[in-house]
Amino acid sequence: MANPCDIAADLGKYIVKEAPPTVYYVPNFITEAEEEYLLQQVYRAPKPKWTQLSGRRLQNWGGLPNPKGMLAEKLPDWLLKYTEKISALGAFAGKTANHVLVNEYKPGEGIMPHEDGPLYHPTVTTISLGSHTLLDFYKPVCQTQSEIPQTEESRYMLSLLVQQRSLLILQDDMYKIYLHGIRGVCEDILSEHVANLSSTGAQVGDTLPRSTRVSLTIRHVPKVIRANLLLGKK
Ligand SMILES: O=C(O)CCC(=O)C(=O)O
Ligand SMILES: [Fe+2]
Repeated sequence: MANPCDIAADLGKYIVKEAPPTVYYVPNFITEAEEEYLLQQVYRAPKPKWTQLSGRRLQNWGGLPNPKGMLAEKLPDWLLKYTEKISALGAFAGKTANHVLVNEYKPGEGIMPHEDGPLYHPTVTTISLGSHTLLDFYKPVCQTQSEIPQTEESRYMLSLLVQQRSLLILQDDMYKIYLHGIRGVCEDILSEHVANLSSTGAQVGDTLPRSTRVSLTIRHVPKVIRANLLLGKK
């Protein structure tokens, strides 16, 4: 089993110091050939595997997480290679990722600010394919006596530029406290609030047009039900 301290040893140089704990950003985590292969596998899935939501569509692999426990399904080999590689870095404190969400965003699409919640081990790892995006982080709504309503704008904290082929790992406060979302825009204009800018090669003021982005959101669901338990077998 991987030592939980391994993550520091393996990933320490990728930590984003400009953000609250903890963000690791690894540019070019996969090659162009691997990116091409993963996109091919995603688009090879049968049509019913896709769920259309407002502003994006998704594929769920590994089972449906729920409070009673996920009825775990084996991940396909093309995903296992990457879930195992990321788990070996120590991202899940010695556990192995068992769940992958594939999200597809066309230019102009995004995802509302949200928390990933308690069904997952509090680490989310994301491989991006096909396009960059800008992931925005927000402070939670706080209960104050103040009459002033808190807007999305006033709660905005920082952004991360997530380039194609990169690996992003969020843990600790960046998982548990802050919300994340993606604005539904067709291009991103980089501001001084992009916390990982120095590891991207991009600069403040750059305008980056979006193309279709496919993200692999790789997590560990601790509470699983084995199928043979359901059948009453040992
Ligand atoms: O596409 C992404 O990078 C974010 C996806 C996300 O936040 C989620 O699936 O919970
Ligand atoms: Fe999320």
